[in-house]
Amino acid sequence: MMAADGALPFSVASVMETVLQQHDIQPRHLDLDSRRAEEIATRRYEATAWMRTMIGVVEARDLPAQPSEEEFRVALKSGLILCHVINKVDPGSVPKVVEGPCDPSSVPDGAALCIYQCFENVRNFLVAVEQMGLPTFEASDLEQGGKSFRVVNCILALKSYHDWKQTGGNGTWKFGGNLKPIASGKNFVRKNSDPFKNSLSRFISMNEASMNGQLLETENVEMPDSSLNMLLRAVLFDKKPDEIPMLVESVLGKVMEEFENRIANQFESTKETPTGDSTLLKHTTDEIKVNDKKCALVKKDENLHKNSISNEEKGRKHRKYQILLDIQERDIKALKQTLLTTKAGMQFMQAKFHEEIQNLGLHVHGLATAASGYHRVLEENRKLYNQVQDLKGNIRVYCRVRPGRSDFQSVVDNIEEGTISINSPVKYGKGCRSFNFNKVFGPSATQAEVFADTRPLIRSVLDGYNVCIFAYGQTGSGKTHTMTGPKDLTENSQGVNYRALGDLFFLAEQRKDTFQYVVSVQMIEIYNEQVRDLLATDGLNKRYPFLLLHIATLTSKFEH
Ligand SMILES: Nc1ncnc2c1ncn2[C@@H]1O[C@H](COP(=O)(O)OP(=O)(O)OP(=O)(O)O)[C@@H](O)[C@H]1O
Repeated sequence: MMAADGALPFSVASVMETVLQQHDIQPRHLDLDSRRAEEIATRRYEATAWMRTMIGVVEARDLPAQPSEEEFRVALKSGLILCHVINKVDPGSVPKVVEGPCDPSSVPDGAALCIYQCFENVRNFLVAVEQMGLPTFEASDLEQGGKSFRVVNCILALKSYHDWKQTGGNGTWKFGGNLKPIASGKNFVRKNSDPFKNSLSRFISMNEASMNGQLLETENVEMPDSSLNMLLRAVLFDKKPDEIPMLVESVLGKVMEEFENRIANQFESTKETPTGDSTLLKHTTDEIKVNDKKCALVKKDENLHKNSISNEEKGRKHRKYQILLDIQERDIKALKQTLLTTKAGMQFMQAKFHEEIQNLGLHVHGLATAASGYHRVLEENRKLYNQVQDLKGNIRVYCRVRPGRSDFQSVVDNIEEGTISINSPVKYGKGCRSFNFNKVFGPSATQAEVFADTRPLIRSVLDGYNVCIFAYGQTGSGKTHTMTGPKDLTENSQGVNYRALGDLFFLAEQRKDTFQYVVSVQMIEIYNEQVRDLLATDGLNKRYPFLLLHIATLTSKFEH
């Protein structure tokens, strides 16, 4: 049968028992509970015997040859026996065994045991066991109510390891490699079990020599193969000889069917693994767990390494950001200080500017007042000036006597301020006649003296008055000489026209900030009742009417 090869995680007996239960075939005269207890005790005695052999009865004095479960637990609770045993199997596995003064046998329930001793020794033992790849147990399993069968399993696994070493230790010893794991079928699922940790004990079985069976659970004990004969005998005990063949055939058929179901379930549960072939069934869950733990430790180390690198990186970034933050805070403080200084400066400048604006306003107001006064005075002056000109007469007539020729006798008898006396020729009756003018200039009068009485009228032109100055006299009397000057013109010989225009532009320049004048000049000649433009360069425009008229706001006409 397949179960016989030991590679399956369940035994023939367990299948048998399941079939009997399902079909309500109860073996008679068989006390399963007592049988199970007997099996547990047998295994405990086996583990105890082996430990006593390993360390000697003296050192194992606290451990009776056939201890009860309680005696077994109390004897091992200090961890001393366990540590000594494992050091015998593999010297140095527990480098330091805490030898306590406590005597567990003298203290009920081990209450007086040194907690430190218990903790250290048991922990060190479990670490060493785990490193060997053996099934472990919980420290609490050594407490009252703990699962001591797991302790037994662990010790028997250690015994198996020791036996393997004793036989030469060929190859690599793997826990479970020569064991029969327990099926994970319905009957073996532990209530409230830890799917990872407790699965160790679920699949643990003892070596073939010591156990020839499977792990015993307190809640659901699997039948060992050694009990198969007992089971069959119990079933067939009260059967008649002619019933036995049919019953055996029926039971075997059911067993085969159950067997196939369990194999199918097992295959289903393992085929999800990458190498889900039948060879995987030979690996125990303990092995997988150890590997998983190692992988977990490696990953943990990698994560720790990554975390440490990440923390260093974070630290560097944090310091960098802190430095930048400090710099920015300093800059912000400096900017705030600058802002305050600038603000204060701006306020000072604003106050100063406001003050200066006020002063300037006062000055402007003063200037405006002064200008207003100046203009009022100027206007008054202008009015008074022109009133004087009016009082002098709107029409003024001056007389100028040309120097006489040496070959002619002058008719001028006498010249006074405004009167000239002329000797009348004989043909008009001898006598002397006087003529009155605004002023009479004698033959020695200069051009400047003649212009002096005319100059005030030039200013009146710029004040808006119309002024006309013209010369009248017979041919050769000196009109051109008086108005323009001689042919060889000098500054002193300039006549009224030049001097009047000179004064006109001089006064306009003086008043340019106040007034803007536009000056145009037109010079015409009226001769033999013909009007001619003397400034025209084109002969066609010389005669009146002119094609081009010059418009002037202020006009001064000079004619002779
Ligand atoms: N006051 C003066 N002093 C010296 N020379 C003068 C004076 N007045 C006139 N003359 C001279 O007398 C001459 C005639 O004068 P002018 O040409 O000015 O007269 P006129 O009145 O303009 O003559 P016409 O009407 O023919 O043009 C000129 O040679 C001029 O230089």
